[in-house]
Amino acid sequence: MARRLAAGNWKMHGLSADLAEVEALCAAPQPERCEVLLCLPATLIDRAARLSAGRIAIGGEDCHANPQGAHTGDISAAMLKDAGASHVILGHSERRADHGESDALVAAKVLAAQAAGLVAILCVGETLAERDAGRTLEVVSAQLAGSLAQGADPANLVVAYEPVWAIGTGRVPVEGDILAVHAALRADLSARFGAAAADIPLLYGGSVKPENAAQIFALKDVDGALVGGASLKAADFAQIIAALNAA
Ligand SMILES: O=C[C@H](O)COP(=O)(O)O
Repeated sequence: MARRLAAGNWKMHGLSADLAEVEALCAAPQPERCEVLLCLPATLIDRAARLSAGRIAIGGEDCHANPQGAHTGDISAAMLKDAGASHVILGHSERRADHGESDALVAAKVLAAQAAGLVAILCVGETLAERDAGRTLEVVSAQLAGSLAQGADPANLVVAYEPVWAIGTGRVPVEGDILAVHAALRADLSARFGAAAADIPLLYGGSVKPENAAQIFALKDVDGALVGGASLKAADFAQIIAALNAA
């Protein structure tokens, strides 16, 4: 069975003062049945990792596909690792949309992250138009296949299903839709990785809040969440962590 993971994604939020939220989360009693991760802007990773001292995991939000080089403004997986990150989000729909990231680029980033010793959190998810056209499973399966190159390591992989239309909108798919997508992802991963697929955590992301977390975590093949807005405040995120721990 896959380990459970409550992952926060601060996106482009967070100044030094907001490290107080990391501190608060670290000071709270840690859950026994799930792992806690905060993926933060690169500027906060080193300080957050020192503050955490291993009580929670700290991650990055993206990395370059190359190990180093002339890529002004980019950050490598090794740099994230060096700063104290253990995970990195890759292929988030906001990266795919804002920066035109293709599946092939995301696949290269997954390999780069894993080569540097990071766990890659690979995001997939359909747009509203794709959903309305009944193409959700086709789109998500194609993204997954295209974003995993030969050599991708299932032991250092997390997959997050994030319907684009549910991100930051307060809209959440009905339970049957989440179940269907997670079952399809698990089947695709099994076809690719065999028995090792059972241990790959499958996260749901998109408007997860303290109010709906328990309902989502009760679903089969939902091993946790990738949480945006509700991870910014320790008090909110702690409620989501508690719901996962109790699921
Ligand atoms: O990575 C997190 C997702 O984009 C979800 O964001 P949200 O919880 O603010 O909807």
